[in-house]
Amino acid sequence: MTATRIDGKAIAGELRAKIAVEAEKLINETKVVPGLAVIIVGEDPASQVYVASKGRAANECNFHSVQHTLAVDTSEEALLSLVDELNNDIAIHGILVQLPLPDHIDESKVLNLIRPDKDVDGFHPINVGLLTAGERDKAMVPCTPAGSLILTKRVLGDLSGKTAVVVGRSNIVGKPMAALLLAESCTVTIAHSRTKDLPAVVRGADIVVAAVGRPQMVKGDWIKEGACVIDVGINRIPAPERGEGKTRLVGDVDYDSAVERAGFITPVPGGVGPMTIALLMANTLTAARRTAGLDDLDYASLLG
Ligand SMILES: Nc1nc(=O)c2c([nH]1)NC[C@@H]1CN(c3ccc(C(=O)N[C@@H](CCC(=O)O)C(=O)O)cc3)C=[N+]21
Repeated sequence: MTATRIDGKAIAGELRAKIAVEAEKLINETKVVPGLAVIIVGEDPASQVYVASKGRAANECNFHSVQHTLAVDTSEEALLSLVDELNNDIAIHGILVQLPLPDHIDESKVLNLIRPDKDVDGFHPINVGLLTAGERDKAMVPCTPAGSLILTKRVLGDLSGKTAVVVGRSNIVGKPMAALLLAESCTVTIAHSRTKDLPAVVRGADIVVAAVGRPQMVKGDWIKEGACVIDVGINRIPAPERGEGKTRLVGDVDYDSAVERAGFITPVPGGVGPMTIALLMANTLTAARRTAGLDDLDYASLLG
């Protein structure tokens, strides 16, 4: 079988267009303009690329968008005081502190200071708690898992009773992804570096989410015929075939072999990555709507 490719880039584009319309309506009806603040510490080129695309998406969605670029030697105290200022800024509904932070800054101290209702990454312990306690509707849900779930439901529909294996146990992807799949009534396994016979575990899955950060680690012969494969990995590897010193992006899944077994598969690039950015816009709109006392939108059904 050859898998159907899930076009995350196109679906993310549709979603941003719907969000732009909804933002316009919100602005006209309530005068609330969704505001997103992105903080980046240091000048890592890869981070700069992501932050720039977040800013572009925010503009396209009719949001108010600000970026704070701080020097790499910025003190923890200065970063905390900027977060505090943004917490109290009524024009800002969403705050994102780009990770990773430099070693001299305590990441959890910074993330825990962000007001939970402005925490569009969904990393604050209050939001983690709401999601795992089954109160997803009150939480801010992390963008990459939320985007991955939309892609999965779009191709499979109802997920109830399906077996899902999440490879990777990070706080930003693996754990919240597992919580979302559980809330959809999947039978969920979280696999990780100590899992015994990982290929056998993955072979049992109707849904495979690969989020380990190891290029092309999940092989085609691990995939059950017809499974839905969601590749969260973004790895830059050398590509000498493109010329001296060139690189290319690959996922955590060995696409060429997996595409021969899966029913559906996300490519890298053009799969989960663009959905992450679209869901950041969705979370910012949600945060703004909540301040106006409005109900949350269902972004999956907004896509139709
Ligand atoms: N607080 C925080 N929140 C984040 O959400 C966050 C973060 N820190 N730190 C860095 C990672 C990485 N990340 C990506 C988002 C989109 C693409 C994306 O759109 N990728 C394109 C390709 C981009 C390229 O060519 O490099 C794609 O997959 O098609 C990639 C990576 C968000 N992150």
